[in-house]
Amino acid sequence: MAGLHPIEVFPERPWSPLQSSQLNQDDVTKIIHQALWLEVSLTPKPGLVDCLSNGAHRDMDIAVFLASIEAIVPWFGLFFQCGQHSILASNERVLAELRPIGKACEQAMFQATRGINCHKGGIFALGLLCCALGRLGARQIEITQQSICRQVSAFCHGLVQRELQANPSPQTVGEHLYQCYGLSGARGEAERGFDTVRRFALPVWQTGIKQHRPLKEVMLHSLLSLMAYNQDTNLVSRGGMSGLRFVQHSAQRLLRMSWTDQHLWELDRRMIERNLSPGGSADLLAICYVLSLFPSGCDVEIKSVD
Ligand SMILES: CC(C)(COP(=O)(O)OP(=O)(O)OC[C@H]1O[C@@H](n2cnc3c(N)ncnc32)[C@H](O[C@H]2O[C@H](COP(=O)(O)OP(=O)(O)OP(=O)(O)O)[C@@H](O)[C@H]2O)[C@@H]1O)[C@@H](O)C(=O)NCCC(=O)NCCS
Ligand SMILES: Nc1ncnc2[nH]cnc12
Repeated sequence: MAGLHPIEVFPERPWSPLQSSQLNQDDVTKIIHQALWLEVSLTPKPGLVDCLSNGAHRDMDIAVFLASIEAIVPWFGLFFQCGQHSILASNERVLAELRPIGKACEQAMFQATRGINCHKGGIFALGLLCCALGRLGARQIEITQQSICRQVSAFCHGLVQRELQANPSPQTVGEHLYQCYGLSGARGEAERGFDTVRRFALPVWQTGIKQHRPLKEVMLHSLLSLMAYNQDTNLVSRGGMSGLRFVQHSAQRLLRMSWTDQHLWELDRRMIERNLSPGGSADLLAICYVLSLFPSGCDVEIKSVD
């Protein structure tokens, strides 16, 4: 897209939403728009699409991603609304109601991108998160990182067993990779309440913000932390387990040093050579951004109506 340049100056302080009791549909779509826009604009991201590189992708660039973002963002208000109206429904019932909305959102993405998959995983993860925001607010439970993640985990309770372990005929990449390697991908991450984000990315993020580091640096460090430990099925589908290990070890090595953009460009080059793109970690970076806008909170027991 003409005139797009690396975002050198990110907002110094992330945009903070209203108090949870006032969070509305517009707030949610603004937050998701900002999360997706910051993620794709962050530059340089090894193997991924950004302002200056298409990463390991022949079929998409930042223009396609921005078209995808514009097409899918309105749907997150519907995910939020689904949560708001779910106050008496069981967690499993809520997931069943979310899926068709998610599939319709995927179709809106494919229509806007002429069939290119930019955000399938992001629609799933962020859709669950927005639904959790709606349900917690409607139930007047304080919205914190902990309560959001526990609610997402409650929505997805048993999902890996139902859709991966007990699946006699795998159809998708993720379903096949579970059969081959036991990797639960996006489903497992959601069922564990985004534990990779909570254990590896959020602590790094919060330390960086406390130290008043630039948001771009905070996001890149958090992305490296995700790449270092996330069991990203994109990497396995593109480069097998050796591809996943290459990226994890490379990111772990960078985390042990004072990395610079040059180190990231070099890793970008080596990942492109190997056709490796950590799309799952890119999605979790957007999740990390949204969670960072809320207080961490104590461990809140989600009272389910199940
Ligand atoms: C629940 C589904 C989304 C599961 O889909 P699937 O069965 O395919 O399972 P996964 O492989 O586990 O995940 C699909 C996408 O999720 C991202 N992902 C991968 N690993 C992880 C992880 N460990 N943690 C979190 N997220 C993960 C990843 O998505 C991103 O990468 C895609 C772009 O990369 P690319 O390599 O280009 O991908 P392709 O186009 O497929 O490859 P090429 O053809 O280019 O080579 C993009 O999707 C990013 O988002 C995985 O790809 C699904 O079954 C489902 O239910 N969908 C409906 C949505 C829904 O229900 N939403 C409502 C809320 S419930
Ligand atoms: N920036 C990005 N590049 C490639 N795949 C992605 N999936 C989510 N964000 C992505």
